[in-house]
Amino acid sequence: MYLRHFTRLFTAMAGPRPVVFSGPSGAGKSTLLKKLIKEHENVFGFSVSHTTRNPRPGEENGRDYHYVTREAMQAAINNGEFIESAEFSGNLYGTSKAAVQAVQAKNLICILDIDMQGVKNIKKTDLSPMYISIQPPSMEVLEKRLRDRNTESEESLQKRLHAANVDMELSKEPGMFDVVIVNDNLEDAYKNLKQALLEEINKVKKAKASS
Ligand SMILES: Nc1ncnc2c1ncn2[C@@H]1O[C@H](COP(=O)(O)OP(=O)(O)OP(=O)(O)O)[C@@H](O)[C@H]1O
Ligand SMILES: Nc1nc2c(ncn2[C@@H]2O[C@H](COP(=O)(O)O)[C@@H](O)[C@H]2O)c(=O)[nH]1
Repeated sequence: MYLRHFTRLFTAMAGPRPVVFSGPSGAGKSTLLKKLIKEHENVFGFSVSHTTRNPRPGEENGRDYHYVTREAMQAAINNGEFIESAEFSGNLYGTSKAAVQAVQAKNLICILDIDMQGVKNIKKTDLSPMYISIQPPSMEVLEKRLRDRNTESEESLQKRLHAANVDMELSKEPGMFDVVIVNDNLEDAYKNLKQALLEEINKVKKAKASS
């Protein structure tokens, strides 16, 4: 009886089911997520990851990422503060337990934007999110988007394109993702994304309306 009570309590505290977004760098994850969160700010909350990469112009510490040194991040990982972490394009990235808890404490759908290694590692945890893959229409379009974004050195760009090839192959594995969205036309991709999340969005709105 105590165990059942505890399980219910924990489930209630955990809030709505989180959503994991993954897909090649440059596919358009951040673009789609920012639109989604802006339109539904009382429904979704972003899990702010840690990274050892430098902030890009316009990015803000604590909003886009927690920008940390490799030493500090490795120490926190060793201390068990992270749900998952990965080396990507020469930098460390990771989701802290605190980042997810901060969103869940507000009863919002927690959004994680993570690479494929992160997806595999989250699958080993009890987070049980919905998994959405955002894919580019082609490698050529992906490369153009990354180049036009003007955020990467040639070395970083090549690493990201290499990771994208691996990512696009792994995404085809049956069962890896619940939903795959090809981001060709932005408005169409956004419409498909909202459709995929409609049930979860309505659940949260209903719960908030009755509380
Ligand atoms: N449908 C689209 N059509 C044209 N350009 C797009 C589209 N979606 C996104 N972009 C542009 O492509 C670039 C990459 O998008 P974005 O930064 O959102 O990708 P990302 O998947 O979040 O990348 P990363 O994983 O590196 O953070 C941006 O400059 C963005 O404005
Ligand atoms: N495994 C994780 N991957 C993460 C996390 N936060 C971001 N990412 C992924 O890193 C790449 C590159 O991001 P960028 O901002 O430098 O372009 C991208 O694919 C993200 O999805 C994380 O906490 N864990």
